[in-house]
Amino acid sequence: MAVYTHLGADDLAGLIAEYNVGSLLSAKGIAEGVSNSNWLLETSGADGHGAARQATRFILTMYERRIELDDLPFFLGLLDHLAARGGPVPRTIHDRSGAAFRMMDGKAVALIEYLPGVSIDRPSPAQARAVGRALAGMHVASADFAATRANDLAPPDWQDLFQQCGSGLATINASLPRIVETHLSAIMAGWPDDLPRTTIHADLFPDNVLMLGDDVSGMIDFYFACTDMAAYDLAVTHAAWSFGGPGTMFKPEIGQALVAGYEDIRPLTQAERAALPLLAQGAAMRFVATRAFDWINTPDDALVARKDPMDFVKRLQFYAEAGDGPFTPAPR
Ligand SMILES: Nc1ncnc2c1ncn2[C@@H]1O[C@H](COP(=O)(O)OP(=O)(O)O)[C@@H](O)[C@H]1O
Ligand SMILES: N[C@@H](CCOP(=O)(O)O)C(=O)O
Repeated sequence: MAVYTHLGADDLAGLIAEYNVGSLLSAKGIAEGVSNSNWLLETSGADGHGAARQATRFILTMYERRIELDDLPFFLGLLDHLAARGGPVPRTIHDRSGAAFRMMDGKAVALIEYLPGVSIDRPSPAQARAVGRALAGMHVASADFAATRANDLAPPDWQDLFQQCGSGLATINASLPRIVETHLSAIMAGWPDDLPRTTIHADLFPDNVLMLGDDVSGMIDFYFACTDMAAYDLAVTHAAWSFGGPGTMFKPEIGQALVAGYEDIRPLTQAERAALPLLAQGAAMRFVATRAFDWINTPDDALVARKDPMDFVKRLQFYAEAGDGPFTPAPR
Protein backbone atom coordinates (compact mmCIF):
# COMPACT_ATOMS: atom_id res chain seq x y z
CA MET A 1 0.00 0.00 0.00
CA ALA A 2 1.09 3.55 -0.24
CA VAL A 3 0.21 5.82 2.62
CA TYR A 4 3.59 6.60 4.12
CA THR A 5 2.51 9.49 6.34
CA HIS A 6 -0.24 9.67 8.91
CA LEU A 7 -2.47 12.71 8.50
CA GLY A 8 -5.20 13.17 11.11
CA ALA A 9 -8.65 14.61 10.49
CA ASP A 10 -7.58 18.01 11.84
CA ASP A 11 -4.50 18.11 9.57
CA LEU A 12 -6.64 17.32 6.55
CA ALA A 13 -9.43 19.75 7.45
CA GLY A 14 -6.85 22.50 8.06
CA LEU A 15 -5.25 21.83 4.69
CA ILE A 16 -8.57 21.81 2.84
CA ALA A 17 -9.44 25.18 4.39
CA GLU A 18 -6.60 26.63 2.29
CA TYR A 19 -8.53 25.80 -0.89
CA ASN A 20 -11.86 27.01 -2.21
CA VAL A 21 -13.39 23.52 -2.28
CA GLY A 22 -15.72 23.70 0.71
CA SER A 23 -15.18 21.78 3.90
CA LEU A 24 -13.86 18.26 4.32
CA LEU A 25 -16.57 15.57 4.44
CA SER A 26 -14.48 12.41 4.28
CA ALA A 27 -10.94 11.15 3.67
CA LYS A 28 -9.67 7.69 2.85
CA GLY A 29 -6.08 6.53 2.33
CA ILE A 30 -5.53 4.85 -1.04
CA ALA A 31 -3.75 1.51 -0.94
CA GLU A 32 -2.55 1.50 -4.58
CA GLY A 33 0.64 3.17 -5.68
CA VAL A 34 4.27 2.96 -4.75
CA SER A 35 5.89 6.35 -4.67
CA ASN A 36 3.54 8.75 -2.93
CA SER A 37 0.88 8.85 -0.23
CA ASN A 38 -2.59 9.41 -1.66
CA TRP A 39 -5.98 10.10 -0.08
CA LEU A 40 -9.39 10.26 -1.67
CA LEU A 41 -11.15 13.31 -0.22
CA GLU A 42 -14.74 14.38 -0.43
CA THR A 43 -15.64 17.98 0.27
CA SER A 44 -18.81 20.00 0.35
CA GLY A 45 -17.79 21.77 -2.87
CA ALA A 46 -16.60 25.22 -3.87
CA ASP A 47 -18.57 28.25 -2.75
CA GLY A 48 -21.62 28.58 -4.91
CA HIS A 49 -25.32 29.09 -4.66
CA GLY A 50 -28.00 26.45 -4.24
CA ALA A 51 -27.47 23.45 -6.48
CA ALA A 52 -24.04 24.75 -7.56
CA ARG A 53 -22.73 23.76 -4.14
CA GLN A 54 -22.15 20.06 -4.73
CA ALA A 55 -20.05 17.43 -3.03
CA THR A 56 -16.76 17.04 -4.81
CA ARG A 57 -14.02 14.45 -4.87
CA PHE A 58 -10.30 15.12 -4.97
CA ILE A 59 -7.07 13.22 -4.71
CA LEU A 60 -4.61 14.58 -2.17
CA THR A 61 -1.05 13.54 -2.95
CA MET A 62 1.86 13.88 -0.56
CA TYR A 63 5.15 13.54 -2.43
CA GLU A 64 7.36 11.05 -0.63
CA ARG A 65 9.97 9.37 -2.85
CA ARG A 66 11.97 9.98 -6.03
CA ILE A 67 10.48 13.44 -6.53
CA GLU A 68 12.49 16.64 -6.43
CA LEU A 69 10.58 19.66 -5.19
CA ASP A 70 12.02 21.67 -8.07
CA ASP A 71 10.31 19.31 -10.52
CA LEU A 72 6.81 19.78 -9.11
CA PRO A 73 6.01 22.91 -11.18
CA PHE A 74 6.87 20.86 -14.29
CA PHE A 75 4.66 17.90 -13.33
CA LEU A 76 1.71 19.96 -12.11
CA GLY A 77 2.03 22.51 -14.93
CA LEU A 78 1.92 19.62 -17.41
CA LEU A 79 -1.34 18.35 -15.90
CA ASP A 80 -2.91 21.78 -16.30
CA HIS A 81 -1.52 22.14 -19.84
CA LEU A 82 -2.96 18.79 -20.96
CA ALA A 83 -6.26 19.22 -19.14
CA ALA A 84 -6.71 22.64 -20.77
CA ARG A 85 -6.37 20.91 -24.16
CA GLY A 86 -9.10 18.44 -23.30
CA GLY A 87 -6.81 15.55 -22.41
CA PRO A 88 -8.05 12.90 -19.96
CA VAL A 89 -5.77 14.24 -17.26
CA PRO A 90 -6.66 15.59 -13.80
CA ARG A 91 -6.44 19.33 -13.24
CA THR A 92 -4.53 20.54 -10.23
CA ILE A 93 -6.54 22.56 -7.75
CA HIS A 94 -4.72 25.74 -6.80
CA ASP A 95 -4.96 27.06 -3.24
CA ARG A 96 -6.42 30.45 -2.35
CA SER A 97 -3.07 32.10 -3.04
CA GLY A 98 -2.84 30.48 -6.48
CA ALA A 99 -0.17 27.91 -5.55
CA ALA A 100 -0.34 24.47 -7.20
CA PHE A 101 1.30 22.79 -4.22
CA ARG A 102 1.81 23.55 -0.53
CA MET A 103 4.23 22.34 2.10
CA MET A 104 3.00 20.31 5.06
CA ASP A 105 5.42 19.15 7.76
CA GLY A 106 8.29 19.61 5.32
CA LYS A 107 6.66 17.60 2.52
CA ALA A 108 4.93 18.91 -0.60
CA VAL A 109 1.24 18.17 -1.09
CA ALA A 110 -1.08 18.85 -4.03
CA LEU A 111 -4.82 18.63 -4.48
CA ILE A 112 -5.78 17.04 -7.77
CA GLU A 113 -9.05 16.55 -9.55
CA TYR A 114 -10.54 13.08 -9.05
CA LEU A 115 -11.20 11.25 -12.30
CA PRO A 116 -13.64 8.35 -12.59
CA GLY A 117 -12.63 5.01 -14.06
CA VAL A 118 -11.08 1.66 -13.34
CA SER A 119 -7.52 0.44 -13.87
CA ILE A 120 -7.62 -2.52 -16.24
CA ASP A 121 -5.01 -5.21 -15.80
CA ARG A 122 -6.23 -7.45 -18.61
CA PRO A 123 -7.05 -5.08 -21.47
CA SER A 124 -8.96 -6.07 -24.56
CA PRO A 125 -7.51 -5.03 -27.92
CA ALA A 126 -10.10 -2.23 -28.08
CA GLN A 127 -8.93 -0.92 -24.71
CA ALA A 128 -5.27 -1.21 -25.72
CA ARG A 129 -6.04 0.75 -28.88
CA ALA A 130 -7.63 3.48 -26.76
CA VAL A 131 -4.52 3.60 -24.57
CA GLY A 132 -2.30 3.98 -27.66
CA ARG A 133 -4.51 6.83 -28.86
CA ALA A 134 -4.44 8.53 -25.47
CA LEU A 135 -0.64 8.32 -25.32
CA ALA A 136 -0.25 9.79 -28.80
CA GLY A 137 -2.82 12.47 -27.92
CA MET A 138 -0.69 13.41 -24.94
CA HIS A 139 2.44 13.62 -27.11
CA VAL A 140 0.69 15.87 -29.61
CA ALA A 141 -0.92 18.05 -26.91
CA SER A 142 2.35 18.56 -25.09
CA ALA A 143 4.19 19.75 -28.21
CA ASP A 144 3.64 23.37 -27.14
CA PHE A 145 4.29 22.77 -23.44
CA ALA A 146 7.13 25.22 -22.88
CA ALA A 147 8.78 23.63 -19.85
CA THR A 148 11.32 20.85 -20.23
CA ARG A 149 12.73 18.27 -17.85
CA ALA A 150 15.63 15.92 -18.52
CA ASN A 151 14.88 12.21 -18.12
CA ASP A 152 16.64 11.23 -14.90
CA LEU A 153 16.01 7.55 -15.65
CA ALA A 154 17.89 7.42 -18.96
CA PRO A 155 20.36 4.59 -19.85
CA PRO A 156 23.33 5.98 -17.83
CA ASP A 157 21.03 6.20 -14.80
CA TRP A 158 20.05 2.51 -15.16
CA GLN A 159 23.75 1.66 -15.20
CA ASP A 160 24.23 3.76 -12.08
CA LEU A 161 21.35 2.01 -10.30
CA PHE A 162 22.77 -1.42 -11.16
CA GLN A 163 26.16 -0.33 -9.84
CA GLN A 164 24.50 0.76 -6.59
CA CYS A 165 22.81 -2.67 -6.38
CA GLY A 166 26.28 -4.26 -6.50
CA SER A 167 26.35 -7.82 -5.21
CA GLY A 168 22.70 -7.47 -4.16
CA LEU A 169 21.66 -8.12 -7.78
CA ALA A 170 22.61 -11.79 -7.49
CA THR A 171 20.50 -12.13 -4.34
CA ILE A 172 17.42 -11.34 -6.44
CA ASN A 173 18.33 -14.01 -8.97
CA ALA A 174 21.70 -15.64 -9.57
CA SER A 175 21.45 -15.00 -13.31
CA LEU A 176 20.60 -11.30 -13.03
CA PRO A 177 24.15 -9.82 -13.07
CA ARG A 178 24.97 -11.77 -16.25
CA ILE A 179 21.72 -10.80 -17.93
CA VAL A 180 22.26 -7.12 -17.16
CA GLU A 181 25.84 -7.28 -18.37
CA THR A 182 24.83 -9.03 -21.60
CA HIS A 183 22.10 -6.60 -22.56
CA LEU A 184 22.91 -3.22 -21.03
CA SER A 185 25.99 -2.35 -23.07
CA ALA A 186 24.28 -3.37 -26.33
CA ILE A 187 21.26 -1.23 -25.51
CA MET A 188 23.42 1.74 -24.57
CA ALA A 189 25.58 1.40 -27.68
CA GLY A 190 22.56 1.45 -29.98
CA TRP A 191 20.47 4.01 -28.07
CA PRO A 192 19.19 6.59 -30.58
CA ASP A 193 19.56 10.32 -30.03
CA ASP A 194 17.92 11.69 -33.16
CA LEU A 195 14.28 10.63 -32.85
CA PRO A 196 11.41 13.12 -32.40
CA ARG A 197 11.17 14.35 -28.82
CA THR A 198 8.27 15.67 -26.82
CA THR A 199 7.01 15.55 -23.25
CA ILE A 200 6.54 11.89 -22.37
CA HIS A 201 4.71 10.15 -19.53
CA ALA A 202 7.45 7.50 -19.16
CA ASP A 203 5.44 5.22 -16.80
CA LEU A 204 2.09 4.60 -18.51
CA PHE A 205 1.39 1.26 -16.82
CA PRO A 206 -2.14 -0.13 -16.48
CA ASP A 207 -2.33 1.23 -12.92
CA ASN A 208 -1.76 4.72 -14.28
CA VAL A 209 -4.67 4.59 -16.72
CA LEU A 210 -8.32 4.82 -15.74
CA MET A 211 -10.90 3.42 -18.15
CA LEU A 212 -14.64 3.52 -18.54
CA GLY A 213 -15.57 0.69 -20.90
CA ASP A 214 -13.30 1.01 -23.93
CA ASP A 215 -12.49 4.68 -23.29
CA VAL A 216 -9.58 6.16 -21.38
CA SER A 217 -11.12 8.39 -18.70
CA GLY A 218 -7.84 9.28 -17.03
CA MET A 219 -4.08 9.19 -17.32
CA ILE A 220 -2.49 9.77 -13.93
CA ASP A 221 0.84 9.67 -12.10
CA PHE A 222 2.93 11.94 -14.32
CA TYR A 223 5.80 11.98 -11.83
CA PHE A 224 8.32 10.44 -14.22
CA ALA A 225 7.24 12.75 -17.07
CA CYS A 226 10.15 14.32 -18.90
CA THR A 227 11.39 15.49 -22.28
CA ASP A 228 12.49 12.48 -24.28
CA MET A 229 11.77 10.41 -27.39
CA ALA A 230 8.08 9.89 -28.15
CA ALA A 231 8.84 6.38 -29.45
CA TYR A 232 10.50 5.49 -26.14
CA ASP A 233 7.24 6.31 -24.37
CA LEU A 234 5.39 4.02 -26.78
CA ALA A 235 7.99 1.32 -26.05
CA VAL A 236 7.47 1.75 -22.28
CA THR A 237 3.72 1.47 -22.74
CA HIS A 238 4.13 -1.57 -25.01
CA ALA A 239 6.36 -3.30 -22.44
CA ALA A 240 3.94 -2.45 -19.63
CA TRP A 241 0.69 -3.57 -21.30
CA SER A 242 1.43 -6.36 -23.79
CA PHE A 243 2.32 -9.23 -21.45
CA GLY A 244 0.38 -11.38 -19.07
CA GLY A 245 -0.72 -14.78 -18.00
CA PRO A 246 1.50 -17.66 -16.94
CA GLY A 247 5.19 -17.04 -17.63
CA THR A 248 4.56 -13.40 -18.58
CA MET A 249 3.63 -14.25 -22.16
CA PHE A 250 3.59 -11.68 -24.94
CA LYS A 251 0.10 -10.88 -26.16
CA PRO A 252 0.54 -9.88 -29.81
CA GLU A 253 -3.02 -8.62 -30.22
CA ILE A 254 -2.50 -6.13 -27.38
CA GLY A 255 0.89 -4.92 -28.61
CA GLN A 256 -0.46 -4.46 -32.14
CA ALA A 257 -3.55 -2.63 -30.90
CA LEU A 258 -1.42 -0.24 -28.83
CA VAL A 259 0.77 0.68 -31.77
CA ALA A 260 -2.21 0.93 -34.11
CA GLY A 261 -4.01 3.22 -31.67
CA TYR A 262 -0.91 5.35 -31.30
CA GLU A 263 -0.65 5.68 -35.09
CA ASP A 264 -4.32 6.63 -35.37
CA ILE A 265 -3.25 9.94 -33.82
CA ARG A 266 0.47 10.24 -34.48
CA PRO A 267 1.96 8.06 -37.23
CA LEU A 268 5.48 6.87 -36.44
CA THR A 269 8.38 7.87 -38.67
CA GLN A 270 10.34 5.07 -40.35
CA ALA A 271 13.26 5.72 -37.97
CA GLU A 272 10.97 5.48 -34.93
CA ARG A 273 9.50 2.21 -36.13
CA ALA A 274 12.96 0.78 -36.79
CA ALA A 275 14.11 1.79 -33.30
CA LEU A 276 11.17 0.24 -31.43
CA PRO A 277 12.78 -3.19 -30.81
CA LEU A 278 15.79 -1.61 -29.10
CA LEU A 279 13.71 1.03 -27.32
CA ALA A 280 11.52 -1.74 -25.91
CA GLN A 281 14.58 -3.58 -24.59
CA GLY A 282 15.64 -0.30 -22.98
CA ALA A 283 12.17 0.22 -21.55
CA ALA A 284 12.25 -3.25 -19.98
CA MET A 285 15.78 -2.63 -18.67
CA ARG A 286 14.69 0.66 -17.07
CA PHE A 287 12.10 -1.17 -14.97
CA VAL A 288 14.49 -4.00 -14.13
CA ALA A 289 16.87 -1.31 -12.81
CA THR A 290 14.42 0.58 -10.60
CA ARG A 291 12.68 -2.58 -9.40
CA ALA A 292 16.01 -4.25 -8.55
CA PHE A 293 17.16 -1.15 -6.70
CA ASP A 294 13.87 -0.94 -4.78
CA TRP A 295 13.90 -4.69 -4.13
CA ILE A 296 17.24 -4.39 -2.38
CA ASN A 297 16.64 -1.06 -0.68
CA THR A 298 13.05 -1.36 0.59
CA PRO A 299 12.98 -2.29 4.28
CA ASP A 300 11.10 -5.54 4.95
CA ASP A 301 8.60 -3.75 7.18
CA ALA A 302 7.82 -0.97 4.66
CA LEU A 303 4.12 -0.66 3.86
CA VAL A 304 4.63 -1.04 0.15
CA ALA A 305 4.45 -4.01 -2.20
CA ARG A 306 7.81 -4.53 -3.93
CA LYS A 307 7.60 -5.21 -7.66
CA ASP A 308 9.41 -8.18 -9.15
CA PRO A 309 12.39 -7.20 -11.34
CA MET A 310 12.44 -10.66 -12.98
CA ASP A 311 9.06 -10.00 -14.55
CA PHE A 312 10.74 -7.31 -16.68
CA VAL A 313 13.80 -9.50 -17.30
CA LYS A 314 11.44 -11.87 -19.14
CA ARG A 315 10.12 -8.97 -21.21
CA LEU A 316 13.67 -7.80 -21.94
CA GLN A 317 14.69 -11.26 -23.14
CA PHE A 318 11.55 -11.51 -25.22
CA TYR A 319 12.25 -8.20 -26.99
CA ALA A 320 15.93 -9.08 -27.49
CA GLU A 321 14.96 -12.29 -29.29
CA ALA A 322 11.83 -11.17 -31.11
CA GLY A 323 13.25 -8.46 -33.43
CA ASP A 324 10.59 -6.27 -35.01
CA GLY A 325 7.86 -8.94 -34.86
CA PRO A 326 6.08 -7.44 -31.82
CA PHE A 327 5.78 -4.11 -33.66
CA THR A 328 4.56 -5.35 -37.00
CA PRO A 329 1.17 -3.81 -37.79
CA ALA A 330 -1.79 -6.21 -37.67
CA PRO A 331 -3.17 -7.19 -41.08
CA ARG A 332 -6.10 -4.92 -41.96
N1 LIG B 1 -6.70 11.90 -10.33
C1 LIG B 1 -7.08 10.70 -9.86
N2 LIG B 1 -8.35 10.29 -10.00
C2 LIG B 1 -8.74 9.08 -9.50
N3 LIG B 1 -7.93 8.24 -8.85
C3 LIG B 1 -6.65 8.60 -8.70
C4 LIG B 1 -6.15 9.84 -9.19
N4 LIG B 1 -4.84 9.94 -8.87
C5 LIG B 1 -4.53 8.82 -8.20
N5 LIG B 1 -5.61 8.00 -8.09
C6 LIG B 1 -5.67 6.71 -7.40
O1 LIG B 1 -4.57 6.63 -6.52
C7 LIG B 1 -3.74 5.50 -6.86
C8 LIG B 1 -2.28 5.84 -6.64
O2 LIG B 1 -1.94 7.00 -7.39
P1 LIG B 1 -0.55 7.16 -8.12
O3 LIG B 1 -0.44 8.57 -8.61
O4 LIG B 1 -0.39 6.08 -9.15
O5 LIG B 1 0.44 6.92 -6.90
P2 LIG B 1 1.98 6.57 -6.93
O6 LIG B 1 2.67 7.75 -7.53
O7 LIG B 1 2.33 6.31 -5.52
O8 LIG B 1 2.13 5.34 -7.79
C9 LIG B 1 -4.10 5.18 -8.28
O9 LIG B 1 -3.88 3.82 -8.58
C10 LIG B 1 -5.58 5.54 -8.35
O10 LIG B 1 -6.34 4.48 -7.79
N1 LIG C 1 5.49 1.42 -12.86
C1 LIG C 1 6.68 1.11 -12.12
C2 LIG C 1 6.61 1.51 -10.68
C3 LIG C 1 6.25 2.96 -10.50
O1 LIG C 1 5.21 2.97 -9.60
P1 LIG C 1 3.93 3.90 -9.74
O2 LIG C 1 2.97 3.26 -8.79
O3 LIG C 1 4.45 5.25 -9.33
O4 LIG C 1 3.42 3.84 -11.16
C4 LIG C 1 6.94 -0.41 -12.14
O5 LIG C 1 6.01 -1.14 -12.47
O6 LIG C 1 8.05 -0.81 -11.82
